[in-house]
Amino acid sequence: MTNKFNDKLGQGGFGSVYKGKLPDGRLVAVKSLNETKSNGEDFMNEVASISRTSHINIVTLLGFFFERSKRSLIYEFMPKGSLDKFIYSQGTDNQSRQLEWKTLYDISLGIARGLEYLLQGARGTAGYIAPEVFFRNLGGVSHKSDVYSYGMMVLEMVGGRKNIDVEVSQTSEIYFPSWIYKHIDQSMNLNLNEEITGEEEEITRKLITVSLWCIQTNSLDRPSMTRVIEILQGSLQSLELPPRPT
Ligand SMILES: Nc1ncnc2c1ncn2[C@@H]1O[C@H](COP(=O)(O)OP(=O)(O)OP(=O)(O)O)[C@@H](O)[C@H]1O
Repeated sequence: MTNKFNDKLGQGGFGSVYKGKLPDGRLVAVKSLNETKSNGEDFMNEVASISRTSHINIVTLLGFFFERSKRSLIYEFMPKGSLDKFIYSQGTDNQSRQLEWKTLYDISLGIARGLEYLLQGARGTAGYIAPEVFFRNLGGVSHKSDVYSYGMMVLEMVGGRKNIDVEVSQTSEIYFPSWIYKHIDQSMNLNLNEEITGEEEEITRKLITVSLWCIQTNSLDRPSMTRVIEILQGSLQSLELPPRPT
């Protein structure tokens, strides 16, 4: 099914991902998980909970494989691969962004919806999760840190560069949020060396505002994903630029 694991798509924190084909011809991504000593119970619980999710913005789990220490998750195949291929400008000679502002906005909104769905679902089944797991994963910690990660990702999409980018000339520009603050004016316009339309300007302002709120140091200042979606879809009037990160 995976062509003897010859077609590697990538490597994640939990294992390697290979391209495969189901007997009916459908392409899949098989995530072969690193071996662990844990019994299969955690794995099966994880599979059961992921398989209950169904959302347009979340990759669908099609199946799993489990035999002693060998565990794999089988997902629908995403032919375009992962987002990072598209949001970073490669090298110094290619500074133009690969995606239109409207596309970046649609992606940001889609990810926000998927994340909101996951966080709500997690809350909904909290009664079935052991308290220690619940508090470790959701009780303040992961929830608002997911919002933070989301904000960082959107900022990177806006700037077309990684937070820690060794190519930048000055070290003061290494912390990306500072870079953003340097490149926006009073009315939240992003001063990039590119011509943008009025509609695109509105999009950049929303993306910047949302992401800067999401990365507030105090997690209580960060919005919920539901609020993020409201801001992205709402009018600009109510937007307020958050305090500068320290
Ligand atoms: N469903 C998929 N379709 C196509 N390619 C995929 C799919 N899932 C993963 N990949 C590829 O495999 C790589 C690793 O994916 P994986 O989900 O393991 O890691 P990650 O999301 O980068 O990190 P983490 O381990 O923290 O989840 C991705 O960057 C992507 O290139």
